[in-house]
Amino acid sequence: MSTDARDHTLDHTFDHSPGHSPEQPGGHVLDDLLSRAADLDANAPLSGIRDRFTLPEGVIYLDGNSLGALPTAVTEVVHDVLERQWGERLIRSWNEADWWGAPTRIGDALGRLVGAATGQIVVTDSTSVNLFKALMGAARLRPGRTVVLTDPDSFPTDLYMTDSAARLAGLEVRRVHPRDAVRAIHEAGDSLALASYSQVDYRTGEKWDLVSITEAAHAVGALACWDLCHSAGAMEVDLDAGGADLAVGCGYKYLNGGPGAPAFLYVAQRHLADFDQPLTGWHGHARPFEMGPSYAPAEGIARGRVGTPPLISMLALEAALTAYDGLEPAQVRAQSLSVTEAFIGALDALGVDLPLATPRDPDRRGSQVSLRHPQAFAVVQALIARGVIGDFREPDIIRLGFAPLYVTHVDAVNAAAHVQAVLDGREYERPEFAERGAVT
Ligand SMILES: Cc1ncc(COP(=O)(O)O)c(C=O)c1O
Ligand SMILES: Nc1c(O)cccc1C(=O)C[C@H](N)C(=O)O
Repeated sequence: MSTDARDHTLDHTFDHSPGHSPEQPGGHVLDDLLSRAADLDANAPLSGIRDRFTLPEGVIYLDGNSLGALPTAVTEVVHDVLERQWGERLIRSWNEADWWGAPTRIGDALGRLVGAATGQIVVTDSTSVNLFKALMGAARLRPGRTVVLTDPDSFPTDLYMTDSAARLAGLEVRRVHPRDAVRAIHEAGDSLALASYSQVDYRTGEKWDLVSITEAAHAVGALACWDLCHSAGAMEVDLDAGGADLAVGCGYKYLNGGPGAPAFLYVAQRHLADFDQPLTGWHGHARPFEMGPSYAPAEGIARGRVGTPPLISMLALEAALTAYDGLEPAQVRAQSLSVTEAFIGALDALGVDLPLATPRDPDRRGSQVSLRHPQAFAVVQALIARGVIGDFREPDIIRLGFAPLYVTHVDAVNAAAHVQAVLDGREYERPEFAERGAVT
């Protein structure tokens, strides 16, 4: 085993070094796994990219699917934004630093990661707000149609927003699991306005086929909208090639834009001229500084804008995207699959016998691995106490995200060993791990 593999091990409570004592289960197995993982890390195309991030010592961070890690470039840029652009240049920065153009400029930069040609993505608002614009915009693009389809297991905000938009637009919401979406689309036929799905399920990490659902929607004259929160930045998305009509996603997960980073909205070029979104704020106006009394939408994707954006967060996201410089989405996906495979393989090799909520088939999973356990919340707390940060999702999910830019194969194997130790030692039974905070 290279010393590198041991350098990345954590925590005095679990000794991963070779020559383990007999009570440490899987010792030699673990040594072999770590040795192979270190080789994979040394030879991976993304080797060294982790150095573009500032990560705390002694932590294996498996929550980048909730809040991404800090890219080193962000610190310097935010400093400049605060001290020079804001502090010294003050309002002149709207022009000098092109603050005004940031939402579409950053949208174009992000487009490279999700297969969108320039001019179709705007970075703005939250995912929830952008989804609302997309839903209402879709209803207006398909007047007279009465049905919207969505996943009953969607992230809650998607359900809430869909219900509200449907009430406003006079649509019936049909909640149909993505595995049955194609059939339901055909059943709805020409009453369908929109199929609205997440590409990757936030709980199970299951990946759904953007192309087949989009094609089925088009076959009945409807549109398809995709929530990319759990796929953007972790895999190829191919919005244009896949024929997506609309998409939304957030900036703070795999894209590492930081807490509260603005989200994004994609509208396919062919719909832009008719895309009539309901939040007609002045930043989306064709001539905002005429300050006229009535609304006229801007040309192109700028019409997705609403009001003044949070510039510090916006420019932090722009800097964060430079962590992808020189990387192709296919390489990012390959690393993601390799690391998640290393984790699943290590669980198997170490004899961890927990049901996987995530498909083993790499074509069917995103960049996370979810395990089921009746005391999942306490298991996650016990892992966090060991320095392995993941999260719990209702009702019984241990959710571990493998952000491909900074989670290594060695991290994955060590994390599996910590899962094994938590379960074997029944650490999740300790009373302190039962206590829940406001954010779980
Ligand atoms: C699939 C999905 N959609 C939407 C959201 C919510 O996004 P926001 O808080 O930006 O509105 C999240 C996570 O927070 C999510 O996982
Ligand atoms: N957006 C979050 C927040 O504002 C607070 C705490 C967590 C989050 C998350 O991102 C949750 C995440 N979307 C999820 O998949 O569970």
